[in-house]
This record gives sequence, C-alpha cells and structure tokens, in this order.
Amino acid sequence: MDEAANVPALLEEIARLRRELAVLHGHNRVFNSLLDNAPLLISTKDLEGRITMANRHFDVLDGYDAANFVGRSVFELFPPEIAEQLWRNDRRAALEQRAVLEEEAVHHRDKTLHTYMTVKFPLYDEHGQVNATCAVSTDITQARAAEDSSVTDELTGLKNRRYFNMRFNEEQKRARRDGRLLTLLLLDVDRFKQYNDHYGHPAGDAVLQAVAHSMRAALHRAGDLCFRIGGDEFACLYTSSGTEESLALAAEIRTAMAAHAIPHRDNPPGLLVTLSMGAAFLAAGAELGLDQLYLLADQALYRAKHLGRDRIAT
Ligand SMILES: Nc1nc2c(ncn2[C@@H]2O[C@H](COP(=O)(O)OP(=O)(O)OP(=O)(O)O)[C@@H](O)[C@H]2O)c(=O)[nH]1
Repeated sequence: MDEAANVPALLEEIARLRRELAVLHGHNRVFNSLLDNAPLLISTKDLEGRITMANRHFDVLDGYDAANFVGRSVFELFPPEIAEQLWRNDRRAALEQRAVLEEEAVHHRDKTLHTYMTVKFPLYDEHGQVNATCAVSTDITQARAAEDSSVTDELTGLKNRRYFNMRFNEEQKRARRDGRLLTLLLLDVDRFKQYNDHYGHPAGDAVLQAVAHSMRAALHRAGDLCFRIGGDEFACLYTSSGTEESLALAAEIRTAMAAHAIPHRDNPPGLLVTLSMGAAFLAAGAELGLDQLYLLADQALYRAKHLGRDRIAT
C-alpha cells in the first residue's frame, strides 16, 4: 500500500473526527449548563445504590458535601428511612425497566422537609442492559402548600367546603367498594349568633375551634373526614358498619363538646355551648348524589334544631 497516497485521506479523517469532537464538546457544554442551572435534583446511581453523578442543585440538601457525595451509597448519605424510600424507587425503575413517578421527602439545609416529585428511569449500557438509574426531582413543596391552603379553613384547620365537594364522589366510591355505610353528618352551633353578641367575636372563634377539636377527637380513624363548610356549620363524612355505629360516633362528638363546658348564657337549659346535628346515610348500593344526601342531612339538622337543639336527628 502506498502510505504517502493515504496521507490526504488520513488528514481528511482527522479533520472529520475533529469536527465530530467539536460537536460532542458543544453537546457536553449544553448538557453541563443544564445540569448546573436546572432547579432540579438530577443524579445517577449504579445498581448498588451508589451515586455516580449529582448536579449542582444538590447543594440545597441538608448535609450535602460536593466532595463527598459521588461514590457513596444513599444509605451512607441519608437517614435510614429516607435512604430506604430513595433506593426502593431506584430499584423499581431498574427492575421494571420503566420510568417510575414517586413523591419523595428530603431535608433542606434549613432543616425543613421538602416534598419532591421524582421521576426515576433506567439507563442502559451499549448491550442494552440496565446498568444505572437516573433520578430527576422537582420541589413541589410550595405548590403543595398552596394547594392545601386553598382547601383548608384557616381558623380551625379543618378542610373547607371546596374540599368537601371535591372529596364526596371519591368517598362514595370507596364506601361502595368496601360495602360500608357512608354517613354525612351536618353540625351547627346552637344560638351562635347570641353567643357572639354576648361574648364577642374572638370568643366565638374559640368556640368554632373547640367544635373542630371535638370532631377530630371523635372521628380520628383513617378515612374519617371533618370539614368546616360555613360560618358555624360543620360536616363530617365517614363510613361505618351501620347506622348504630354512625350515631355512636356522632354522640362522641357531642360528648367531646360537652367536655369543653363552654358557658353560653343564652342557651338553655344547660347554659353551655351545644351542637345540633343531622345525619343522613348512604347504603353501599344506593344511588344518591351529594345534593340529595346533603338535603336529607340538612332536613335532619332542621329537625334537631326544632326539637329543642343539643341533639342528633336523622
Ligand atoms: N365568631 C365567629 N362567628 C361567625 C363566624 N362565621 C359566622 N359567624 C356567626 O355565626 C352566626 C350564625 O348564626 P345563625 O346560623 O344565624 O344561627 P344561630 O345563632 O347559630 O342559631 P341556631 O342555628 O338556630 O341555633 C352568625 O352570627 C355569624 O355572624 C366566624 O368565623 N367567627
């Protein structure tokens, strides 16, 4: 072979490789700027859970030390319960070979717990075998707080009417699936206008907080929901095995309220703050919408008021 004749071809090949390398360097610069500037946690791990790459944003995390992060396992870097949660999702992404979307919670440098929405997906080697996972996490703490505050009543901390309307269908489906009786309980403070008039608005606010406290004290099982749906109107949505159990839970709210023993000069005969309640029930098979169930509970509450208040009517 004439080596001299090959020189131009070699030079051309070198020039081509240089151009390709320049393009790759360009891509690398873009990739690195993305990693450095994205307000996201971006990392890769090997299949043993060791971090192989972490972007600059990891600096927000409590205890993060750039010099000591890459090469170490999540179990060395995070408290056990957080590490376990992080690693579980990586393992799922690798085993199931698909993107896994999960919420994860980690502490920031200021010791606050932040909620992240994380997508984890597998990375492959040149033979198509999974050899690592990549995680991209977005901080959703603020969005979640805004979402929560839009459905939370500030005075009592209970969920508001908006959330009540949002949740009803879900609760109805759940009760039906579990073959349970769904109870809607409406509650109203007796002669609250007179209470406010005599004791003042701030004292009235404290009464509303005591009502919320009593509701929470009686309805504390997972799935029990308590709402403040208006000024002095409250609602509970909960399931039970039957009307007897439902009414027993309502009676517990009344007992808890009585335990607060808040004087109410204009509320005879006991002269304490009391509640009237109306209960309506939705059997697992019944087809009744929120409006109809609400009307039934409201009519029951009206009866409770007219039968002399401080009672539960159905
Ligand atoms: N302190 C306080 N009062 C409130 C608030 N929201 C509404 N109220 C008052 O709640 C009272 C509601 O009274 P009503 O529903 O008319 O009736 P009531 O006096 O409770 O009488 P009955 O329901 O018939 O026993 C009104 O005086 C409102 O001003 C609040 O956030 N704080």
